[in-house]
Amino acid sequence: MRLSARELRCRRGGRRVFAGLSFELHPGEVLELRGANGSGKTSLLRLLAGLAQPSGGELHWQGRPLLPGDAAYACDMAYLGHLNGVNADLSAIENLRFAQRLAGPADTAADPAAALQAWGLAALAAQPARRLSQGQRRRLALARVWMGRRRLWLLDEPCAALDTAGERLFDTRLAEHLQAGGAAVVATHHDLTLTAGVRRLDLDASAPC
Ligand SMILES: Nc1ncnc2c1ncn2[C@@H]1O[C@H](COP(=O)(O)OP(=O)(O)OP(=O)(O)O)[C@@H](O)[C@H]1O
Repeated sequence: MRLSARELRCRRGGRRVFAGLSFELHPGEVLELRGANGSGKTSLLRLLAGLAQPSGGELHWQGRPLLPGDAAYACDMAYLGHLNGVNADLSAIENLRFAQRLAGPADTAADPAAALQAWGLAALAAQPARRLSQGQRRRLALARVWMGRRRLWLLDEPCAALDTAGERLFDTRLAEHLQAGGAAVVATHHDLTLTAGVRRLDLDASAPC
């Protein structure tokens, strides 16, 4: 498994966000996206998730060009943006069961109870999501990603609203994902405490002058 970008360009609203952006990501590695507000971290993640198209350059997955609507890639990857995608009317565990059903056969082995446990939410399983705090909702969204066991995680500010214990939990779960041969691209202002497999990409360096 390998994700690579070569001379990637992005324009939004008629303005250049970044250009000449290249990287490679291998199993067991996380690409940590850094950069000021507006430098293009979310824009890059959206390109990688297939939610937008680059204005130039190439993206490859497993050595093949990444084309719009690539079904195999969609099954390999999980994207979490700024929004948690939590249904306020369902309980925490119902949210995960619903996500499991939506994912279909690929996620039949997923375990919602284990996912809540892994993210410190076991005691809140029956709690309607509307009664969860922002940090608890973020943990629930991360539990959904974790439960899907996709090989590539694309995460936009995953630690937003998390407390210090939540940040540590995130680092632990991410390290386990990498040790299991997964990979991740993570936009974050939180300093990851992982000791191995971290690559950094500074979007400020690719931004227009
Ligand atoms: N919907 C949009 N339409 C047009 N331009 C946009 C849109 N969203 C963002 N932009 C522009 O794209 C550029 C990059 O924004 P992006 O959200 O990717 O930055 P970011 O690094 O993720 O920022 P932050 O750290 O604030 O989340 C910004 O200059 C912004 O003005």
